[in-house]
Order: sequence, then structure tokens, then C-alpha cells
Amino acid sequence: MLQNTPIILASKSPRRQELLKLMGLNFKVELKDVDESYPENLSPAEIAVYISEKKAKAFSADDEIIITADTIVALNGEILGKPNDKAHAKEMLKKLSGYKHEVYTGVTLVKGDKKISFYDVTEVHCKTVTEREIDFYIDNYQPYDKAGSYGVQDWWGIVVVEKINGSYTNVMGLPTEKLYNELLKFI
Ligand SMILES: Cc1cn([C@H]2C[C@H](O)[C@@H](COP(=O)(O)OP(=O)(O)OP(=O)(O)O)O2)c(=O)[nH]c1=O
Repeated sequence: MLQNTPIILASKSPRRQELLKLMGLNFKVELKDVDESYPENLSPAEIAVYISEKKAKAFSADDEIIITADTIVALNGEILGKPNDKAHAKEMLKKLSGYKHEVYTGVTLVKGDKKISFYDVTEVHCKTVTEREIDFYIDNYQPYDKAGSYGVQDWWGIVVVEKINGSYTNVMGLPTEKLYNELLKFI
């Protein structure tokens, strides 16, 4: 069973750690700084997978399965990563207000010389919000560590997201449904 399989989660994301715990998996966290630049000509799905593979290359292990991931927000082809500051977060959230966008999470699994990469995409519809509501959100929820400057798991998801089409956990940072199926290929 997966629960006895040793796993390294190579991610500082508290959401990813929370989701693996909810999956009942036995894992430890290892961190390394990785340059997250990518070639300009890639699609959003390819970018998410490319960066997750880049993160995986920084690690090696024979007995454990290494899990890396990268989540990006795409709005009409524009990539929204993590904001640099409040003004940048505000700019992103104003763009997301009233429109639908996609969230892509790329995942790479490595054990010894076996590697599997995949991604999932979720469509997220946001209601229109005012500048005051955006200021309130940023000041109270500090979404500086989140792609697209929002967390579907916090106020923005509870109040602003009207509907999603696809995996909720994928938006949070790990498509757990697909991840479970892919992990089974290693045992
Ligand atoms: C869209 C969205 C993103 N996020 C988070 C998930 C990720 O932590 C972050 C995207 O940045 P990532 O670069 O994917 O991950 P990270 O920098 O947090 O951690 P690491 O690179 O070490 O794996 O945005 C949410 O928590 N909720 C959301 O709704």
C-alpha cells in the first residue's frame, strides 16, 4: 500500500504538505532552491511540468519517491506567478476579477531511474470584486506565496470564486486525485 511507501516532498508549500497528510502518506520534506525560469515558447501546461521537472533534477534518492510540483495561473494566455509586492498582487487580482482563468499544476515523481511527469488543469470563475475588497483581501490574507496572488482555500475561494471546473486540490497546489493514481505505478 502507498501508506508504507517512503516519500520525499521537495516543496516548501504548506498546502502541498497538508494535502499529502490528508492523503495519509508517509513523507518527509526536503528543500533546495531551484531557478524557476523557463523557455518563453512553452504552453502553460508545459511550463508547469517543465518547472516541476527542473525542481526534481535537484534531488536524488534510491529508496524514496521524490515529489515536486509547480502551480501557475493562466489568464487568456498570460502567466500569473507569485506576486512581487502588494501593487503586483493588486494588479493580478484586478485582472482575475469577473473573469475565468485556468490553474495548472505540473507534478514530477522520481524513484531511482523511473520518472513520471503529468499535469492537471482547473478552470476557475471569479465574481467581480471592488478595489476595496481586493485591498482587504491582500492586507488580511497576505497572498504573497501563492500563484495568481490568491488562495482558493481562503477568503478568495470562499467569497470570490463562483465555480470551478476540475480538481479543487489542483488549484491549491497538488492534483491529489491524479497524484494517487500515478504513485500506484511505483509500488
Ligand atoms: C492558485 C493557488 C496557488 N496556491 C499556492 C500553491 C503553491 O504553494 C504556490 C505556487 O508556487 P509554486 O512555485 O508552485 O510552489 P511554492 O513556491 O509554494 O513551493 P515549492 O516551489 O517549494 O514547491 O501557490 C495556493 O495555495 N492556492 C491557490 O489557490
